[in-house]
Amino acid sequence: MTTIPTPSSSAASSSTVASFAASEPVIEASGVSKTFVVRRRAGLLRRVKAEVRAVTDVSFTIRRGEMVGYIGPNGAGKSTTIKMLTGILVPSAGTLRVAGVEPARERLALTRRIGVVFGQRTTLWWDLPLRDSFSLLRRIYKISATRYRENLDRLVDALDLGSLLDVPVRQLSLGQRMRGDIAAALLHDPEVLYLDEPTIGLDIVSKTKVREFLRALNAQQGTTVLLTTHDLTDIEQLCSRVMVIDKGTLVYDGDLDGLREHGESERVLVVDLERPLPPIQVRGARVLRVEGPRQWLCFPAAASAAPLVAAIADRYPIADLSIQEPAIETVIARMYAEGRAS
Ligand SMILES: Nc1ncnc2c1ncn2[C@@H]1O[C@H](COP(=O)(O)OP(=O)(O)OP(=O)(O)O)[C@@H](O)[C@H]1O
Repeated sequence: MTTIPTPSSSAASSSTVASFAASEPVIEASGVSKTFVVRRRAGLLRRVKAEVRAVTDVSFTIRRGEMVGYIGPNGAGKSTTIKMLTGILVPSAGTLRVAGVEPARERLALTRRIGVVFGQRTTLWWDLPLRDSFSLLRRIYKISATRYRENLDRLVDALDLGSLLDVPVRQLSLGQRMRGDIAAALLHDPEVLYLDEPTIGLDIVSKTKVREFLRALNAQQGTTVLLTTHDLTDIEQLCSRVMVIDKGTLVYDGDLDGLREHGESERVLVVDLERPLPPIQVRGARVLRVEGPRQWLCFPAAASAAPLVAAIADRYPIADLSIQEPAIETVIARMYAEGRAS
């Protein structure tokens, strides 16, 4: 597996988060595996036992205040990992610690320290107004009256829920329900927030609101966030660190720039010449397109642009230059397609 900058140094690229990121590990996974035993049909009546290795030997450390994206193709093992981190599933091998406790063993103690949001289903009571769902959660989590009032006011304000508090959950739109679910997960001030596809199905305005809220939560409260998503804009806008899991194995852990290099993608150098000229010929790059005096050259993402620019400037009359980074979607799609492991 690639180990690019340490988690805390990558998180430090966001200045607000940096003050929290220097602190202690809050999620620790060491050699964690999960194998499911399933019964498969073998002929008309016969069923045989088979093993599904959902997660294999996964290790990582997440420090307090980090916001980490956990991505991978369908069936890669993301939900299984999150379920082990919440204590719903017991690992087949390895050890896990979250906020100082072992999730599967001390599930109740852990519940008070973590918040969980599943984009695909609500944890709210379908027939109750939001206000009543929140108040039930207050009793479940034994939140003191003062703390509850403070947190509710803050969350209602930040998530724009004021006009929705008396609406039954079943009448809320997907975006409104998601904001309600996020508030519900945070009423008890959890140290760690797991978000499983928090922006799935939301329109662009709702996605933006959710992302802005999460960014502020992480920066102001120092809440540690682990986020799984198929929407890479979530990752680009929120996470300074990304972990990629494929076929149950962690194949990358580092920052987004490193991921681009790991994906061996290419960057594009856009050169504006002083006048139209034949395609530029230079070592380490090839011309993709020529349009009047503008030429597009691609070169490996991992390579430095400086020698390339110097070589071109030496032989061609340059008016302007810019570099286009590869779209992260392209990099990830390539990694998934190639099953690129360490
Ligand atoms: N309870 C279960 N019993 C048997 N196999 C399971 C069970 N839960 C998950 N799996 C299998 O484990 C593997 C990992 O599944 P998991 O749900 O963790 O993937 P995922 O990365 O969350 O996928 P998605 O992006 O589609 O949600 C898959 O092959 C899945 O079929």
